[in-house]
Amino acid sequence: MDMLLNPLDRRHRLRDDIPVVPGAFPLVGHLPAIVCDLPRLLRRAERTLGSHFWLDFGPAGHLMTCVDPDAFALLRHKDVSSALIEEIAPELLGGTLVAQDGGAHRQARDAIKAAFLPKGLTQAGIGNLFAPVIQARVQAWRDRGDVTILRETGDLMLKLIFSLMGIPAQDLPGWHRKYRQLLQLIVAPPVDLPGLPLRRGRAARDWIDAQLRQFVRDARAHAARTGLINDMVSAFDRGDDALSDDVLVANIRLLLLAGHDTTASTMAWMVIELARQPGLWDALVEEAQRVGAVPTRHADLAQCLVAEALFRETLRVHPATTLLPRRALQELQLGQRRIPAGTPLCIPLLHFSTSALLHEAPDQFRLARWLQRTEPIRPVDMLQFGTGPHVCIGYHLVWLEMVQFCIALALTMHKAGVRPRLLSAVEKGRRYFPTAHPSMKIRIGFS
Ligand code: HEM
Repeated sequence: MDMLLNPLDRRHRLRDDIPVVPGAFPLVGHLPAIVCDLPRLLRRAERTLGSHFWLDFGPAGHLMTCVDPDAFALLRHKDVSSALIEEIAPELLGGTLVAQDGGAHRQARDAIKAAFLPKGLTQAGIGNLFAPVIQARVQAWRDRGDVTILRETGDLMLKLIFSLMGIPAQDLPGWHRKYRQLLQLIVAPPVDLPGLPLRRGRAARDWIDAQLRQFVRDARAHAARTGLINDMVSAFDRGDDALSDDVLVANIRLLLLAGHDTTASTMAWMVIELARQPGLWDALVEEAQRVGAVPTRHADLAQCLVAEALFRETLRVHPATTLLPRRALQELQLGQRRIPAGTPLCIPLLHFSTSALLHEAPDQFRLARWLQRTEPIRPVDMLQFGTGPHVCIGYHLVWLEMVQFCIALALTMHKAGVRPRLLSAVEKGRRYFPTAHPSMKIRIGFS
């Protein structure tokens, strides 16, 4: 099938001397191809136009996209701002730390980050909190015999992130639905009519915010309770410039969003890869049997090298965050070009994650590239989590929950004499933006 590009738009145009990718539709630009076929779109643009080109993100406007690996270093550049994220998705990410720079960003990040480091996670006993929830879920899959994998991992991840935050886990499918609608705000055409994504996305956000406001009120009323919301509320209230409840609610909404969709997608891809590559499953089962139980502390993760390699390679081949927007505040040198101050930029993590310049045989799923390495993990090896001041806060948490999940899955299924099997086609229905995920319809059997 050819890409979802507009055959009527064949003009060769330049902006700031940089080519615009042909094939944009009115209103939605290249979004249909970005959402459904991003890797091919980037490769085709690089082949035909070179390393720098403009993509049209519809309502979010044009972003100058650079596939030269130098673009990754922009994430650490002092003259590059994240405020464009708020311009693109004001209703979803406005007032959140991911869209802030400098002091405001540091203040909000400092209130949260310690809880997500290995020490904070261990002190809070997060591994012990998660292990039984994960085990119960994979046991239910074993009993059912087959599952729609992304729906299941989405549900499980919500449950985990809610328990981490100290939020009672009621109506998880309802929250899951609201979050999917909320994400649509990033790509929604600017038409506010009943039933359309913009109206649905706004309603979902208002619903979520009303619930979160109540949790914040509860946290203040019962200060002795545990959970990250309580820690955040006290950290925010303690700060020199107390931040408003709007900022607090927006950041909790960000954490729930960031900690749910990306991890659900990665976990679903892990199961899909285990189902379609029997050798991977055998290696994982061998490790799980040797380890004998689901690890609960960060220190135990060193015993689970196959599970860790599986997590890293799954994310490399299927990065959940594919593109990062930024704005150049000053004129910049990027690869062979000067980029004018003010240029909106798109940094294609997906392209670097699977680039032959950074990885040998990048299209092959190889655990060996992690198992046989002797040097420590560098920023470029975990580029799926970004780098610089905004590098993902959840990295250590994801590592813990992915390894716990792999070991629990292998122990449970192996004991029952079954293994994961793919029951659907994988290529159809996968999405790459706003976050990437496999098709919602993929089914996995355990037999
Ligand atoms: C596989 C899972 C995940 C992936 C691939 C991922 C990816 C990313 C990336 C690429 C960024 C950088 C954004 C930027 O520079 O603009 C980021 C930031 C962030 N992530 Fe994650 N993430 C994951 C899971 C999590 C989890 C579990 C949490 C927390 C519960 C989390 C919380 C955050 C937060 C709060 C930020 C913003 C940090 C800042 O702006 O300072 N993420 N993530």
